[in-house]
Amino acid sequence: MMAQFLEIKSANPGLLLFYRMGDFYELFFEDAEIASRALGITLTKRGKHLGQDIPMCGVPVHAADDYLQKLIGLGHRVAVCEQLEDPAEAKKRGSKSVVRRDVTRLVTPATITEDKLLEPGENAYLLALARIRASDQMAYAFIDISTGEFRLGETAPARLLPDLTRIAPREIIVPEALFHDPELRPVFDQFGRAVSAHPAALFDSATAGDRLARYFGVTTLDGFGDFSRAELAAASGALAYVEKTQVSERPALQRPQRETGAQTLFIDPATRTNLELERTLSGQRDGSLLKAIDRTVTGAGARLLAARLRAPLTDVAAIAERLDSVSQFMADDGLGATLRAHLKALPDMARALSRLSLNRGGPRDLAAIRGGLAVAASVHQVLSGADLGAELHEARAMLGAAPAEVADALEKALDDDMPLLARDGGFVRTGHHDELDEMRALRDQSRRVIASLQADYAAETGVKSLKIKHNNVLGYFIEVTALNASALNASDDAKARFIHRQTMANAMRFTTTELADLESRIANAAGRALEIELAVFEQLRALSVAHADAIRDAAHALAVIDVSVALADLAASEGYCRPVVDDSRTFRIVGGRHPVVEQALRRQAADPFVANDCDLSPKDGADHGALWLLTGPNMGGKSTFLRQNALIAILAQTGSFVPAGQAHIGIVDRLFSRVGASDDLARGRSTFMVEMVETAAILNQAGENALVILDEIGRGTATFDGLSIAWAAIEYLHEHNRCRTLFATHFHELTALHEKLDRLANVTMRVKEWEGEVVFLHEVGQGAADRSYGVQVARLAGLPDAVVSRARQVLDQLEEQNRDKGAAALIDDLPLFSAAPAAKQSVPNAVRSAIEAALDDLSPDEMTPRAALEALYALKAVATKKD
Ligand SMILES: Nc1ncnc2c1ncn2[C@@H]1O[C@H](COP(=O)(O)OP(=O)(O)OP(=O)(O)O)[C@@H](O)[C@H]1O
Repeated sequence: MMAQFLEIKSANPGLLLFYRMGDFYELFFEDAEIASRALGITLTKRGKHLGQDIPMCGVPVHAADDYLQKLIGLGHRVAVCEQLEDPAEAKKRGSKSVVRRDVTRLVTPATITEDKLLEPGENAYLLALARIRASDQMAYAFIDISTGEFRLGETAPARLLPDLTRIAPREIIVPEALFHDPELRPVFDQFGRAVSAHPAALFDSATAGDRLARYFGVTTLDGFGDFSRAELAAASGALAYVEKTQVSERPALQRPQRETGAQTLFIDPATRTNLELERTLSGQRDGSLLKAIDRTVTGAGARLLAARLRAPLTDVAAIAERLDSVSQFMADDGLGATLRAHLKALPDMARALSRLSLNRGGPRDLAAIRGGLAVAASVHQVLSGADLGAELHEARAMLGAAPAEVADALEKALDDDMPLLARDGGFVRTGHHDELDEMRALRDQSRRVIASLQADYAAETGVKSLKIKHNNVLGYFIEVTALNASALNASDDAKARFIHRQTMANAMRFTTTELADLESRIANAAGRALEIELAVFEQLRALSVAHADAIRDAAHALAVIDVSVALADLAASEGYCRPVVDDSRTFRIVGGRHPVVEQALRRQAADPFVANDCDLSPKDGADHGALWLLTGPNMGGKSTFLRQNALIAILAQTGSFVPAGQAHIGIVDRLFSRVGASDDLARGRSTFMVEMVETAAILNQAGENALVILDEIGRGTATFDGLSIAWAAIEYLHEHNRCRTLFATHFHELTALHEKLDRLANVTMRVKEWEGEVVFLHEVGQGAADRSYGVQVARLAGLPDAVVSRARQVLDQLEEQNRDKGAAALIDDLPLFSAAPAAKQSVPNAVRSAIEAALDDLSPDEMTPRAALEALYALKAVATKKD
């Protein structure tokens, strides 16, 4: 047996092997050690290998799903190895022969389909990467096998991390060469165990087209769109992995759809994390933007909303279509409520369909499709006749195209209560299949006949306690106590009628020809009934899978409706407005709020959130947006204000209403933020280093249509270094990037910059001072703060009184010393950033004076061209000599 184990194990490297032994899956060697630690189960020993004890642990088959879930959650991949024959059959080959076993499925984080192992509102993407060296192309393809979604697109080393964080795959598979490429290593390191290397053959672009065509049963990919070689290679890698993990089954996948970077708002990874879009910095869903806005009532709706939030759009028309859908339900909330009532009953059709297509589904999955199609029909009915915008119109059309044939067949065939497994039978409705009804009647009737037979035999033999019983060894038999046995075996007549089967300590068992006949009729009827049910199951399964595309479209349409109704509900209850989104560079928010903080304050029954305006639009006649320099006290609400404006832009481009009185947003193509402090010690970066890396990314990448929010740049280092960096960054943003920018700072010296930079405006968080206390108004107003009230805030935080009063003394002295040396002077002394000479062009003073002296001696008007050339050579010689 160990030989078999080792052979299967070596064919599945990198996977934990669940080796079936009777009612247990057992793990051996290192697998056992890893699993026992991860699952908290006992590690024992079983036999020896090469003279050493073999470590072993096991999990019962009936509880395997829970254990698998835990292992997958920790990022492990598992190969499930089943017994492929009955142990009795193996015995026939000889007493020592081993039961045939093989791996029937690989369970990996992104290739699971069991409801228990999946989060209803989250996608479980598998992503494959490929690179074509010759043309320097790189592409990704990702699949959610639990829903059939399949997308691909091009990427590049610099864009890889943003793309991967956007898609957030559970598993990433890459060719060996890419895996070991030092340039990409830091990106892969961020995803840890989720990334695995695979042989290059999986990603072979030469055979990729064939693999795709074969999978989708087409002869040419022409109808799929125009894919690059790298995209094909990535798609082939993803498909090959799916085929490998599912062993013999094929999930019903959608045809691959292409994504292009230009369609979506680029959000860099740091911004994505800092803005806490899907999770907070500490990894919780509570407190994230998604959690605050998610009012969907279906799993598919929740997944769609998350996917949209992950990739807001940049296309004005597409955004308007989504907003129209929300407006529609805002205008008619009765319609939304009716639809919601239907949607609440919606099962997860896409996932049920995927399990059915993988032959892993049961009657409940068929029932889910039946239920889903019924909801589709009633939602279609509710929407019929309504005057709908483009997106909802299309959704209604998809619902109209839901396969009535499948709905009908399932409705007619399936009973109300469903067993978990098809082999348990009992899910086909009475009246659906004549022979099945007949067999069931026979089976049930025969059971009744047995009951009357028992009464007959009791009367005939005079043994009142005579019973007809059943067990798996004897089937049906008559049982009497040992004392009563003589009534059945004393006479020859009786012996001929009651055939002796078994003698027990206190009882004797008999059968009769009548009973044996009935027995075989019952067994046959039950067996035949199950056979028919399984055939019905298979036919319904095949019918559903054959209509996979239409069913999936209907499921998608319902998700779109769920999201639109949910966003309308959110907008109505939270007082959100419809943003105007266009191709300008406007950014004007009136009465904007932070969607998450606002709800949190309400929950805590604290003071209500103070709404604030923000206007970064180009000023009259200007082409480019403004830069707001925000100062104000600690705890004044600067970070909240910065984030809320970024979140409003994201929500607007997602197609949601926004927390504001009015909002007009010119499409933002890239969103950057540098907020909050965190270090990245795992990558050897201090807090300040992280801050600088992120700032560098912004200054290097932000274009004219970007939105940038920067919070306290330069605070992580010495004051003057920090101030200088912040100063230079603002000038660069204003003169070079020229994008809409919000910049919060405690360096009040920076406010002097507005004298030089015409698109820079100073704004401040207002406070009131009252009897030495500071009161935060959370209001953004024009002007600049003159102090940070840091000491007051420290006092509020509970610093000891002695420390607070000493800090006050020190502060007074420092302020006294600094009074006359304000940075305002710098404004006149320093030329503007763009005009300042670049450092590498500067010439040392000594050289400058030598050259200046030489220049003074020249009078160009009197020089011949030749003399001028000689003078030039001479000047050059001076410069190089002093270098
Ligand atoms: N507009 C607002 N209305 C009501 N409360 C607010 C508002 N903005 C912020 N707050 C409250 O003030 C707290 C502090 O806000 P925030 O962290 O934005 O201040 P900050 O100015 O960035 O502080 P620091 O400079 O210390 O980082 C928030 O946790 C929130 O509870």
